[in-house]
Amino acid sequence: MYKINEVFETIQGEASFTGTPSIFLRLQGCPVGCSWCDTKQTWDVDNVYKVSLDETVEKKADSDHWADASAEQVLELFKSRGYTAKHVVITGGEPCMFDLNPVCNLLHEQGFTTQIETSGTFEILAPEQTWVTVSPKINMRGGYEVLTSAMKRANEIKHPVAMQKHVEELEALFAKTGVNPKLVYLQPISQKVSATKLAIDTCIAKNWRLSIQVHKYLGIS
Ligand SMILES: C[S@@+](CC[C@H](N)C(=O)[O-])C[C@H]1O[C@@H](n2cnc3c(N)ncnc32)[C@H](O)[C@@H]1O
Ligand SMILES: Nc1nc2[nH]cc(C(=O)O)c2c(=O)[nH]1
Ligand code: SF4
Ligand SMILES: [Mg+2]
Repeated sequence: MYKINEVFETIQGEASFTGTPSIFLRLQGCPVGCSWCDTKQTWDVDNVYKVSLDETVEKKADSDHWADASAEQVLELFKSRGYTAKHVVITGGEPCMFDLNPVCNLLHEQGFTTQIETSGTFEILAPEQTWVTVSPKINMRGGYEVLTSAMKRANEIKHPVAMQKHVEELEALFAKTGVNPKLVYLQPISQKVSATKLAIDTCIAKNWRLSIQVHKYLGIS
């Protein structure tokens, strides 16, 4: 069973798939604790806040309410809601706290493509075809070995930045792991003007890419 915080259909607003119609599956639970995290409502799993799967779709605002669902129930939900997007983004919270093979395999059989957004602090359990976005949480839970294998598995790296030290930490991580990713995105933290300037200047200097959170500028989910 997966713990589902919310399900919604929108446009992917970050990194390589920006602009792609997507169904978002946000899973509940994350122990990493990034100070600037924009989804803190997903951190705790409190049984008092367990609701029905339909309620997770009908949410009007962010909340820490969540529902249990199997891979089959997730697929049924997509069908019953009449979603038309064929790309599914599994995020959180930290989705890699769960074995994502069952849900990704089922979705692939049904003609969907899948993508995971992960911090690289848990082992990634997902099929080969799944696009993996690693937003490496350096010096956080999980340790060096887990983070290194996540970096190797990643199809793209997406690193939130606000200060020069965040750029330096990322470069140190590449050097330490020996991973030289083809796609590196910098994502300004919380649309701050100074963070955006830092990200633009660094992307130009290093030939990396800029990921702004398009959905936040548009005021959509
Ligand atoms: C909320 S996280 C959930 C998935 C997973 N826990 C992770 O960190 O990748 C989704 C993405 O949003 C990024 N993010 C979170 N808060 C942000 C913020 N305030 N500004 C920019 N990016 C943020 C994360 O680094 C990650 O790339
Ligand atoms: N539109 C949209 N794109 C996103 N890309 C990553 C998101 C996330 O919260 O993981 C996100 C999100 O919450 N909304
Ligand atoms: S790992 Fe992801 S969900 Fe967890 S606190 Fe950090 S940004 Fe938020
Ligand atoms: Mg988000």
